[in-house]
Order: sequence, then C-alpha cells, then structure tokens
Amino acid sequence: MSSTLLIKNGHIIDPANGIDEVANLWVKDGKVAVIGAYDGQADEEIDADGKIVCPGLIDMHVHLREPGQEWKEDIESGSRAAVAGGVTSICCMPNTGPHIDHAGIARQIIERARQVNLCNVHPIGAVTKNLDGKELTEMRELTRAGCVAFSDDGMPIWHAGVMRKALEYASSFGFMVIQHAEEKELTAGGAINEGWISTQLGVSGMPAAGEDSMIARDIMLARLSDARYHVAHISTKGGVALIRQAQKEGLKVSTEAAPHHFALTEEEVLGYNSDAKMSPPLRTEADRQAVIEGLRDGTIAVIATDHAPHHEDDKRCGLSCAAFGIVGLETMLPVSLDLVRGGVLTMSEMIAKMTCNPARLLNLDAGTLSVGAEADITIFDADAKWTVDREKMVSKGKNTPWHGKEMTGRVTHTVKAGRLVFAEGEVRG
Ligand SMILES: NC(=O)N[C@@H](CC(=O)O)C(=O)O
Ligand SMILES: [Zn+2]
Ligand SMILES: [Zn+2]
Repeated sequence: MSSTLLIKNGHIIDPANGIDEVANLWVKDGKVAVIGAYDGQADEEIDADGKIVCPGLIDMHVHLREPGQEWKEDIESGSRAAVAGGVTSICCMPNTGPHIDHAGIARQIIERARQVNLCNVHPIGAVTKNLDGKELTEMRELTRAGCVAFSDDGMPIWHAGVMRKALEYASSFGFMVIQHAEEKELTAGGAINEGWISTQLGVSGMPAAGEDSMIARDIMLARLSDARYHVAHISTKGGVALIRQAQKEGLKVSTEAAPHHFALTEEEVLGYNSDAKMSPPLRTEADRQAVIEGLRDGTIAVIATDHAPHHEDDKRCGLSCAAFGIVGLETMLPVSLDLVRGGVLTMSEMIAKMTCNPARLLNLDAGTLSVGAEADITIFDADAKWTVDREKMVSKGKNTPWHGKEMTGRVTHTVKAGRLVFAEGEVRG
C-alpha cells in the first residue's frame, strides 16, 4: 500500500543540492518525492511553518556499548537517543566487548539495529585485533560485513609501522583510517588538559603535544602512502594547523570536531566536574578558537559527537579515576547552532557538516534530500528554548556537562525512511 507524508511550509535546507527555500516536501513510500508546489492529499501532514527541514543528521562518531557494556548504552537506547537528537545515521566505534574486530560482530550489530529499526547504524571496524595496536584485522572482510571505516578509537594506533600498513591497506579499497590521536607516553596518567588548571587542581594533565605529535607523524605516513587519513575529535590549535597544512598540500586528510571542543574549555573542570572529563580533554580558549576557525574555513569538514555514555558508578569517583567521555547525541544540534548564531557558519554550512560531508567521507547513501533518496529528515525549531535535564535524557548515559543549561534550538520531528520516529518529545516505535 502506498503512503504519503507532506511536510508543509518548512524552510528546507539541503546543502548537497543547494536548496535553501520555504517549500513543501512530499514523501512517498519512504522516499523524497517532490520539493515545491504540489497539490494532493497526504496520508499524514506535518506543519513545519517557522521550522527548518533538513536531511536527517549523520553522527559519524558514536559509542553504542553493545555488545559488552549494555548497562551504559545499547543499540536500542543509543538509536532512541539518536533520533531524539535528530540523528538518523550513526557510525559506531569498535571499542565494545568483543570488539568490532571480526565480521561476525559487525553483522550482529547491523542485524540488531535493523530490528530496533529507528536509525541507520554503520559499524566502524577495528584496525587491530583486540584494539591492541599489533596485528591488523581482516579489514576487507569487515567492509564486506558493512563496516564503513576503520579505527581503534579509545586507543591510538601507536606503532608507526602498523599505522602505515593500515593506511595503505584501507586506502587500496577506498576506506579511511580514523585515528584517536594520542601519544600515550605523553598523556599516561592524565585526566584533563595539562596547563595551569591541572596544576591548580593537582590533577595530572594531558598535554596538547600528545595529540599534535601523533597527528604530525600520521600526516607523514599519509603522505608516504597517499592514503585517506581522518583525525577523530580534534581538540588542539596545533592539530588544526597541521591538518590545514596537509590539506593545502593536497593530502587526503580530514577531521571532525565534537561540540564540546568548540563550545567549552578546560575551565569546566575547575569544580572537579567529572562530566566534563573526556579524551581528548577540554582545552584552552586558544584551542577552542582554533577549532572554531577550522570549522569556519573548512579544515574541519564534520561535526561528530563522540557520544560516550558511561554509568554513574564510572563517573562519580573523583576526577582522576572517572571514565573518559560524555554523551552528545541529544545536544549536538543546539550546541552547534551557536556557530550559526555567532556568525561562524551559515545554517547551510552547519547542516553540511552533519549531513553530506560525513556521507561523502564514508561513502554513505544518505545526507541529502535529492528526489528519490531515502526520506531521512530532521525538522527543528532553531529558536525554541529548553533546559537540559540529565534525568530526561533518552540515552542511558546521563554524563552531560550541560545539565541544567539552557539550550536554544530543538528537534521537533525526526523522519526515518518516511516514518515519523520522533515527534512531540517522544520516540515512536
Ligand atoms: N572520548 C572518550 O572520552 N571516551 C571514549 C573513547 C574515545 O572516544 O576515545 C569512550 O569510549 O568512552
Ligand atoms: Zn577517541
Ligand atoms: Zn570516541
């Protein structure tokens, strides 16, 4: 049976197709059918007057914790948090238990995500077995099982020889290696950024040089093999400068920034707040400004959350011992809208960093409102105000640094393949 959905009078922004206009959007049988005037009767209507209608958001850096740590998050709760945040496609990192280091686990995750049936879940395969940085996984097998990139995220690919092989091999079939850039010899034992705040608090720090030196080495390796290299969650001024230079040289190097790294600084940890502890850590104002400049000039093509849910027990044990990571899916959009309000990005540029840009890097068939495309659509009110309440988060993880903070901008509807999966503050299905 055929079904139609009409999204009426919304401000449609589709960066991939250069669309930026108030119009009607018709969805037929789960696909984008028409943008513009069209007379007809729809089975379902959404009034999007005064709202923005864009391709469903893509978050290419998420920790779903399943299999292995389902008390922190699972594929279902993570998918629910995603659609509550307007996200219709997520890439999940392999630091699960077991790790996504063989095809069977990747297939299981995809199968479970299909059962949950809320958003697309694309696994990222491990670079090395057990994420221990020594022996490469069966990378080709992982891509055949549905993995869209490779990373040992949580851990760096430390050995230069292993990294070189991974870059060469992944690139030979067009995939990129995503590096958690951290020189552990410099960061071991650290909990927050190294600087005057770590000194004042008496907490061990992680110097920016730990991130910069790994990125510098990797760029040399990417140059050596003309490989596709992507830096996860970039946080330092030096790192952004290195990536910018490598791109000028024509290397196939890209990066992403997480909302916390362009919105917050290390001052968040002054009250020993472990919900502001993550890896890489919140840095200085100069680093934050450099990340913002990188987003502005295009060096940083993608906004990705690094959604890293943890249980209370892993967080409420003091700054030094608390787990690294914060949740991000449900606050990604309003925090990023500050870039638009601050004149850093146009609305279309911001949306591109969460839709067509990650889709291009990962070869995903998503992130556009092209006629005939799967109707994954996010509708939001850019001016709606709401207050973050950790207890009301859809994610199992309540570890947000924004608890009690007012946000401007709220997702009102999320549509997945033509089906309303989030509306009126409720996840459906
Ligand atoms: N970002 C974090 O602080 N934590 C991540 C690991 C990671 O992204 O490196 C996690 O898995 O908890
Ligand atoms: Zn990481
Ligand atoms: Zn991560």
